[in-house]
Amino acid sequence: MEKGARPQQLSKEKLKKPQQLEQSTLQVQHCSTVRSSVRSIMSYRVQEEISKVIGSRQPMAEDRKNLPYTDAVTHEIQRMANIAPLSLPHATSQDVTFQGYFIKKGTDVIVLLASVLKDESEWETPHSFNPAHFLNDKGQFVKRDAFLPFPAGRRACPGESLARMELFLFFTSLLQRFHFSPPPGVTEDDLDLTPVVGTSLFPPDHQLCVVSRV
Ligand code: HEM
Repeated sequence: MEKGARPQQLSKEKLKKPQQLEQSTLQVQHCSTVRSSVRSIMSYRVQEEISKVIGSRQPMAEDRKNLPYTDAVTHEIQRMANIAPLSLPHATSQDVTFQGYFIKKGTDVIVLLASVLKDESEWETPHSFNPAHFLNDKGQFVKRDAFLPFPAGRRACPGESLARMELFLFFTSLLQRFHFSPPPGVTEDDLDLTPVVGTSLFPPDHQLCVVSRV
């Protein structure tokens, strides 16, 4: 594109091609039947809670305390699918002995965050998705010490509050307006969501059905 040129804008006609509408209507009919797995039931519960507490207005940061199940699900998503598997590199400022290992002053140390997020001595079902990790028996949200996707201490992530609020607002806004399910003929177990490993973890390309609820 030439310097200063504006990106081409999609006209309303292009967005509403009859052919595209027909295809999406067809998808809706197929998609709306795929709603029986455990994860679908969890997303129903989130949607039920959002409908009860927020209704159709825009979700706000203050809503989080009134949506314990939704809050627990967003935490569990971050526990199971944390995007930052490692901390940034740090160096020991003095000689340290940690769990029987001697680490000399000035040694580079990188913390494996995934180890604490799936620690078998900390979580009831460390390797499976379970929002109950963050709920007490009254259904209230509970914090967990081993939930450390943003590490701790002096060099912890300073963006934590912003990131957590954004995750909450995006997640509630999306589930308020849409149903998500695998494409027709594919079950959730068929979807390969094994993370692609880079400096961050992200899901491989895959197809989803997204159906409007409104
Ligand atoms: C889901 C979102 C995020 C996750 C999982 C995350 C995670 C992390 C992790 C694991 C570290 C390394 C901490 C360490 O080495 O001890 C870090 C550092 C950092 N993060 Fe985030 N982060 C997120 C979002 C953000 C946002 C939104 C901002 C800024 C607006 C931000 C700014 C930073 C900065 C500046 C550091 C370096 C801190 C330092 O070295 O003192 N992060 N983050």
